[in-house]
Amino acid sequence: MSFFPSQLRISSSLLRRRTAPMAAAAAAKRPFTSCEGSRPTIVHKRSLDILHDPWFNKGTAFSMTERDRLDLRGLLPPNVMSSEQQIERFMVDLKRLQVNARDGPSDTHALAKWRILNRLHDRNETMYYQVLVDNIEEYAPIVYTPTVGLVCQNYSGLFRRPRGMYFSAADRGEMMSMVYNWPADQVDMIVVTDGSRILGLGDLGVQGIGIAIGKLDLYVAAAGINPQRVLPVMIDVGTNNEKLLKDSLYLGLQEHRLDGEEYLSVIDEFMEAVFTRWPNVIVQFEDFQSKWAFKLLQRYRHNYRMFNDDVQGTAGVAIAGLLGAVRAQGRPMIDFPKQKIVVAGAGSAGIGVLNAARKTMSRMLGNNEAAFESARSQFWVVDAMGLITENRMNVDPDALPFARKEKEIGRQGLSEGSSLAEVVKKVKPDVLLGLSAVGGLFSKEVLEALKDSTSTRPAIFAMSNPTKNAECTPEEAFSILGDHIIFASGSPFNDVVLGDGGIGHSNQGNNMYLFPGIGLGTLLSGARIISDGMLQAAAECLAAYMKEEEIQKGIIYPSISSIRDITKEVAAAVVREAVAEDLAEGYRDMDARELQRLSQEETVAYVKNNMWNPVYPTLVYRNE
Ligand SMILES: NC(=O)c1ccc[n+]([C@@H]2O[C@H](COP(=O)([O-])OP(=O)(O)OC[C@H]3O[C@@H](n4cnc5c(N)ncnc54)[C@H](O)[C@@H]3O)[C@@H](O)[C@H]2O)c1
Ligand SMILES: O=C(O)C[C@H](O)C(=O)O
Ligand SMILES: [Mg+2]
Repeated sequence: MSFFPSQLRISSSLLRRRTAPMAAAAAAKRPFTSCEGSRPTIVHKRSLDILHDPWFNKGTAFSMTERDRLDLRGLLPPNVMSSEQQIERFMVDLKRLQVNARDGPSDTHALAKWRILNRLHDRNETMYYQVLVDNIEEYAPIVYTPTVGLVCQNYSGLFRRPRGMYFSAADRGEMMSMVYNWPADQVDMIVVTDGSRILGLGDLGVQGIGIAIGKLDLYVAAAGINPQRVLPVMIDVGTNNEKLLKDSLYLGLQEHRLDGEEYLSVIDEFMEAVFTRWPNVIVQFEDFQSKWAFKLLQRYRHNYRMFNDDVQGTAGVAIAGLLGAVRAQGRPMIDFPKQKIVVAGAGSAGIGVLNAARKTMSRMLGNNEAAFESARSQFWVVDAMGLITENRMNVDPDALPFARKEKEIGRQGLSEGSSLAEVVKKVKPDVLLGLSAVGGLFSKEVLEALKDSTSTRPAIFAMSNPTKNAECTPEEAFSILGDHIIFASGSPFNDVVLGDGGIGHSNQGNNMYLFPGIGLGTLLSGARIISDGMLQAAAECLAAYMKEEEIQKGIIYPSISSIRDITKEVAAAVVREAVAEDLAEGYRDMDARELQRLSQEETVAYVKNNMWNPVYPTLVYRNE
């Protein structure tokens, strides 16, 4: 058996050439460096094949000329590192990981588990996704929220095999060509981030690619998107994270973030490049800071198949949970417009939820201007500067529709900038919902104030991620407010054992319940855009999924272990809405007319039959 496995066999002449510089360097007693000046090594690979070949891969040490010669542009973070810097970074991260690996928010071995799973992912994708699908409840918190946040913070020492593409400000004018460096001729799903607001961890720059990878893991595990047809993307337009700007080992552009038209021109070029190469791709925008999240959504959603998960996915999950909370009070969902809702956080997620909740109430009240106006008065919005009212100077235009009128709140003893605790005390809300990224915001004072809620079963949605950013824990909520509440959080918490031995259910109110089904349903319907109706259909499907006895126990979201089933149902609901709105153009051999003829059951079967499963295909070699 040759020392070189057959696919790696290096010809004897090539081997001589590869070792010649080493021999010469040894003779000259200087360290061997494979630099540009020495005789090149001829390789018969390029692009990902060479990155995934441990014999030839140099990772971030590939020079820009090599990256252009070997079709590597965009497959690596933009900074070129020397081999010495690579070793230094590895050792720094190795030491850091030995400390941080014990930093797991609720699992001290979280990072170690992530690394073992990541190695499997790099070695054998089918096995990796079989492990994920079979153990999704146990490992979603590792490959996704909350551990993926820790991964992004420790990114540079963790990812061994580059996964995804990097489009940076330095690539302007090149994107239309470099997009062909990605080896897949078909890409169904792209998750793209610019790293500007990763979970509640803020600006993590190029390290934010970890969130795109984690989201796509769920697209494969929950929605059955073929792993060979997903693409994580990082748009590196710099970072405002001063620590990263000063870190000599940082892999991204060490410049402050682009802004204004320059920033938009980079995103525009990226969108044009990917949709030119893959006209049927769906692009999910993830963890863009709020100042751009809404603008980019409005800029692209009418011309491209795209959506913003933080704005629209979260809104759908929150609506489903809010409707569940109404049912848990023993009331019909049609009572939703009577709920008094206090929201802490008016960013991309908070405003997304508010807009969706107001529209849902308005539809229930008659779906006219008067109904829409009436629904507005059910919300009180608190941000970092307190209660938002019409007296706020320079109010964020996206929050303006929810600015309370002075005369309305004067009677309640509230005013511009009133604190969250004051608002809760005076409003006595049915629902307290947090999307603030501020851990512990629902303090003892705030939760005590909620005891005077006029609801028979107040609901607390501590939706911020990761775990340490949750506005409160279920233990705090149940211990202060008693057993008869509804609790949901963005990251997973264990259920709480109550005083009487009963169980206080800790629901996970996370957009993971919807984004996989939204993507899958859009793909299988062939809809050219993702409409509000399709998103509403997804939310209503999730809300209807819960059985009455579960709701009365305080369970308002499905078990994560049934995520594949709920995704199938959500996708079918999205397909049927796309057909109803005449947006569906069909998928592969299922054309729009046939889609229209499918019954509800047949649509679910159609979706199920198009979900990829992690089973080994039979391989046949062809030398083409
Ligand atoms: N559960 C989910 O599925 C889900 C989905 C999306 C976002 N999130 C989480 O929501 C959080 C916010 O995301 P975003 O994109 O809206 O962030 P953002 O930074 O754009 O918005 C944060 C908002 O919270 C407000 N805020 C800050 N401090 C506050 C305080 N002390 N009191 C009240 N409000 C305060 C800010 O003024 C801002 O309006 C993050 O932690 C994110 O991980 C969760
Ligand atoms: O990533 C998540 O877990 C949910 C959401 O997209 C977030 O930004 O927090
Ligand atoms: Mg997000």
